[in-house]
Amino acid sequence: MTPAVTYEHIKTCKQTGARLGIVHTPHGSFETPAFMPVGTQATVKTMSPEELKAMNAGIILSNTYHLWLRPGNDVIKEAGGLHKFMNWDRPILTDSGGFQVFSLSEFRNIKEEGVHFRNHMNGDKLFLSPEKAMHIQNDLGSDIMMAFDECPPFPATHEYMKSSVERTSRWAERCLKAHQRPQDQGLFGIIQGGEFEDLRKQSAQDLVSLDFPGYAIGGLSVGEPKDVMNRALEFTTPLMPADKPRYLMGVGSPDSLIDGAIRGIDMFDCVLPTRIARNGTLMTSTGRLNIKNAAFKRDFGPIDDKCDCYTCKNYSRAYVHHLIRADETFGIRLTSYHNLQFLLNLMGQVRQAIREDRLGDFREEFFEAYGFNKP
Ligand SMILES: CNc1nc2cc3c(=O)[nH]c(N)nc3c(CC[C@H]3O[C@@H](OC)[C@H](OC)[C@@H]3OC)c2[nH]1
Ligand SMILES: [Zn+2]
Repeated sequence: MTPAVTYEHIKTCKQTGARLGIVHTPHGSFETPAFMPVGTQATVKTMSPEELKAMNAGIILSNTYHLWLRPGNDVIKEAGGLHKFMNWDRPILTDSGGFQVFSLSEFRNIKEEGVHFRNHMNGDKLFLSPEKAMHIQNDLGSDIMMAFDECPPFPATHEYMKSSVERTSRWAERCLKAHQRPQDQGLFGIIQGGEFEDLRKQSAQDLVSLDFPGYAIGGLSVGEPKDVMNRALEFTTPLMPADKPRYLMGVGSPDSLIDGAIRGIDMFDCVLPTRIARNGTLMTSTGRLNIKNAAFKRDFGPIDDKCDCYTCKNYSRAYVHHLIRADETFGIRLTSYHNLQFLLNLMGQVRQAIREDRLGDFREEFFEAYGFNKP
């Protein structure tokens, strides 16, 4: 039986380890390397599905933990699933909720059967397990589901990380057993192990032997230095099957996207673009700027003269400056639109650089212009 989610390798960049590919899912295909906008509560904040399509978003994310608590996976199932509920007919990936349990809630207690914790909104006692996380994602009907895992904090001792990796591998097997609809929904295993090469290897071997249709690298972008992340990628991606998608969870700054692609990553997600947009911080081809800055009060040029997005084509820095200062909702729509388009455009440039076998050169040009090379 053909798995619900498959990877088509197009080519590998001759100058770096980056690869160009296509991920095929029941709701369509998307090119990789891909940035995936995050829509935690069944919406990419302030953006409509039509606007997301206009900016060429191939796939979006939503979150098991949040949708389980509100409005409830039963409500979304009754609505006909998440695609119908949020009027998005392209691919959707849902996280398993493992991360949110560890990052959002107090009083969590990790046991073999699952995690006991409190609802971060009202303090109610809750329990999430591999079986429960699979049941919720089956109700949501996402095209790509994530296994229920523990994302340990950084730093963690080797001893703690080893026991966590072994439990996450046992949980991964339970997720596979609990999967109701493998022909309709792909399930990705999440490789853990932190900064420890031996544990990353153990986690990868455990999960690859379970033959998931795709794999994520978890446990990163949790406060570790960039060089720790890059080193972990260098010894983890070679352990992952070349014929399946590789997803680096929670990574989205422009430099990390480029450096992750160079190390063989195909899929990225991050709340950064919409989160920083809400306080007026914008990513541009010459680095970040905060539009609230007084310098922009009378600046009637576009946010970024190299950007072709709706915001840059129709509005000035002065206008967006005014809206954000006046706390006008349209202002964060314009800043969110631009930041999402910026990262989606960046991944388009990365894919083109791979086609031309020059992603290393592109990295230098982008880093120089954006100011990443500044000491
Ligand atoms: C920011 N750094 C970061 N490192 C992460 C590591 C892990 C991990 O090891 N395991 C799991 N299961 N999830 C992780 C996640 C959460 C991503 C989700 O969290 C939500 O964004 C915050 C979003 O939900 C729509 C996204 O969906 C995939 C991470 N995020
Ligand atoms: Zn723009």
